[in-house]
Amino acid sequence: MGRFSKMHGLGNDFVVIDARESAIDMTEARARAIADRHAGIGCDQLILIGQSDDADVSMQIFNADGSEVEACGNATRCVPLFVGRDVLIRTRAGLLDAKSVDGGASVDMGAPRFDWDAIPLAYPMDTLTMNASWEDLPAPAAVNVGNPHVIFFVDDLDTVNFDRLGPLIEHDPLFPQRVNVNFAQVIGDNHIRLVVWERGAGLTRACGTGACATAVAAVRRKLMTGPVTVSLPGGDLVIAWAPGGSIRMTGPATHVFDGEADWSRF
Ligand SMILES: N[C@@H](CCC[C@H](N)C(=O)O)C(=O)O
Repeated sequence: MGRFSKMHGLGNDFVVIDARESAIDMTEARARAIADRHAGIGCDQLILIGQSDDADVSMQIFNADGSEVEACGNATRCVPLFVGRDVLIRTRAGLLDAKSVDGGASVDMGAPRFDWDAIPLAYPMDTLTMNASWEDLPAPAAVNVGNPHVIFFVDDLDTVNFDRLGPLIEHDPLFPQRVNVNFAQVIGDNHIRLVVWERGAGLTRACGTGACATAVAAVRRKLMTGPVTVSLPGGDLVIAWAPGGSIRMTGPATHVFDGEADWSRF
């Protein structure tokens, strides 16, 4: 039997497993089975906390479809709560410094990348105003914040068909590693409303890296200067970034319950 914690950041929910003492052999199929909301435990992402040579802990991230990915902003805020103290976390996207704040955490998410091959895109293109279009969406921006994001600034979010456009764009050959699809509307000074179709998970109530990428794109496009409040279906995040610097993300983290499961059944 193995123990796990159910946690979430703004309703983006996680099964978090402590693999520091006893390692668990996580495969794509096993991660997908655990994440299954009908036949498994259910989550948007499965998080494995392990030992690290150069940080307090390591964090591995698996999407609900079983794919292992580089970054997850909302899960990163849950790690200090899970471990019980401020932590330096080794991820595939680099070292992340996560500190507890009242009700959540504040994380240095590192510096964003904008080169076409760092997103990555399939061929060279300006990533601030991309030469690409899908139906009547405006030209998007692309930002890599450890994982790949494309951002559409639309006039009215309520007119967007997320369920149709999200998977269409996620799987477009322009994005060889697929992509997280962000639909954003500027609703005030330094204030954005955001809905994210996540790569490997679909529509979620919140995406921390999506909020980071969108705030960065808004500052790059000179739509605002920040700090930016990003209002997602699950609640608000505050993202601070200035050109040349790293991104600071601050927001809630919640522990829901602890459980036990027999991993050999998955
Ligand atoms: N929910 C996460 C992002 C999880 C990974 C993403 N779906 C990807 O495939 O890159 C967040 O809060 O950032």
